[in-house]
Amino acid sequence: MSKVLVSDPIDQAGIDILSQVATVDVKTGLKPAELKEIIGEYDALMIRSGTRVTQEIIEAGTQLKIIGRAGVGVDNVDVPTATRRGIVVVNSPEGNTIAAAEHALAMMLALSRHIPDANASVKRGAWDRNSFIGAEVYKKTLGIVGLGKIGSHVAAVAKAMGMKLLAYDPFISNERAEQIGCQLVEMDLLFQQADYITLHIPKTPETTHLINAVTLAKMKPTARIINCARGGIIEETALAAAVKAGKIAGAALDVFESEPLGESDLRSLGKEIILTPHLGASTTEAQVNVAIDVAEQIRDVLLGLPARSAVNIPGLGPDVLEELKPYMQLAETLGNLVGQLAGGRVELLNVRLQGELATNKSQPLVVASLKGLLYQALRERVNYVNASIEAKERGIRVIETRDASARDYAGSLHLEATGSLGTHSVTGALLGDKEIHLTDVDGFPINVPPSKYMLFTLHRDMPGIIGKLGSLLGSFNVNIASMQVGRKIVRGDAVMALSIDDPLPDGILAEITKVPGIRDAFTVTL
Ligand SMILES: NC(=O)c1ccc[n+]([C@@H]2O[C@H](COP(=O)([O-])OP(=O)(O)OC[C@H]3O[C@@H](n4cnc5c(N)ncnc54)[C@H](O)[C@@H]3O)[C@@H](O)[C@H]2O)c1
Ligand SMILES: O=C(O)CC[C@@H](O)C(=O)O
Repeated sequence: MSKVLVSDPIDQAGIDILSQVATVDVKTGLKPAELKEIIGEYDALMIRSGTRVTQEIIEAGTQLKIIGRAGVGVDNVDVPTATRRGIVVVNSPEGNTIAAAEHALAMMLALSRHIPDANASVKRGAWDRNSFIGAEVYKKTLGIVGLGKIGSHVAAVAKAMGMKLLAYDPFISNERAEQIGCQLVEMDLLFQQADYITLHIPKTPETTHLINAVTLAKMKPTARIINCARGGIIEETALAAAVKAGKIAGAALDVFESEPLGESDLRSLGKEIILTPHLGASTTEAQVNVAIDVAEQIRDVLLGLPARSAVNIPGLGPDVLEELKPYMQLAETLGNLVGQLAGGRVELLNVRLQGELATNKSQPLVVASLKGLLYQALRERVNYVNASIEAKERGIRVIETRDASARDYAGSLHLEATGSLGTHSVTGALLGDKEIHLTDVDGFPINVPPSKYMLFTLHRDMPGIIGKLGSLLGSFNVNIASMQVGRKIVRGDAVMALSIDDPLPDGILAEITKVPGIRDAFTVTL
């Protein structure tokens, strides 16, 4: 019989499901060394946010087939290592949505009415009504950063409370926002106008320290911030300083840069700050939902069936997967690239499978293209299983065409993304030893392997332009690894693709577009 280790507190409903197919050991509060010592005996590991499943733990788990995260965020699991070792990682993307949304709303009201401090004062024996004059949320403006599952539910409830709703989410269409009753605005405007700001975004390199001294300075002195998303989106020392100096009115935090929260300036502040110990998902209902959702998936995988919310392994047979693997990588890379060129809110993705890719077996390449397209929005939470659903929920239409007549390459993939900022296209193929090459950008033929950091320009093909761009990049200490120009006619329009060694420092794109002849410039990270 299989063996499952449950290393965080999980609802009994989940344990009952696991017990149908496995021997279940519940051992919570293990130290990393203790977990490492015993993990080798187990076929499955079920966790919440309390267990860190590091590379060391995964490598010691020589029998592991699946890691189940009873919750949404898999940031406490080393997913790439698990994937490399063929271990399925599953989560419960929706089981605690309502719980987290209600916690954010509860925090907003508690902050407005000073409930925690008023409660503590009465319990101390006081009857002080003057110190706890609150503010109403009715007719106030709520700025929602991240209009996904949790943000949308917060919006629905806040609307019913009579709040005006602004939202910032570069990956959601205006139509979707309107359906939810929100006005999509740029982030700065949201910061300037909101009375309450609530964060419902993943922690990514773009969102880390999104709330910092600079963004805090844009807010009203009466603004209050709620973070029930992820620690680290707010720079805590800057927040504590802003609240202390009266630059904003307060904040309610459920998540922290380091958990459990250690020494922190936040602890010394008064009723303007409310702190809870990562309780967003801690309702009986959510814990039953996530425990059942994840336990069922562990049971299925141990029985040899596919998992419905795998974050790393698509539900395809291993032989098909092996054959398609390099093309899936091509599709993901192109999807990620065209998404960044299109600049956020994509409404239509045209996928053209050409040459030997124009077969029915290639359907997963469309999914892989969407996974790449949504990567900037969802990071590791978009996977082969949920990419199509996530795209549909964001109002992205997909048109798929197959063209068996081989063009310049035996098989190539062409993606064209249309969004609020215009249309961009990329084509790619596998060359030589199945190496990915970009063969076309915006209709201009090129032939370059993609690199981690790239810069593309749309410019007029004229003497001196390459030199000017090279000098400009040099003056910002940007090292060019390779460069290629694609043009259709001499001295007409052209595209330049540059691989650079490091990310482009802030502010350079604007300088690049000032170079005479350069019409547009885009930087991407792949
Ligand atoms: N406190 C808790 O216990 C708890 C419980 C559940 C979820 N969470 C966290 O809440 C957050 C939201 O979860 P969800 O289920 O709603 O996720 P979701 O994927 O449904 O929504 C996230 C939204 O953020 C948007 N987004 C991505 N990058 C952005 C950016 N740079 N700027 C603005 N928007 C951006 C995406 O387009 C998406 O619409 C996650 O961080 C999740 O881990 C916390
Ligand atoms: O397990 C928890 O309680 C936290 C869950 C939450 O942060 C999540 O990402 O689902």
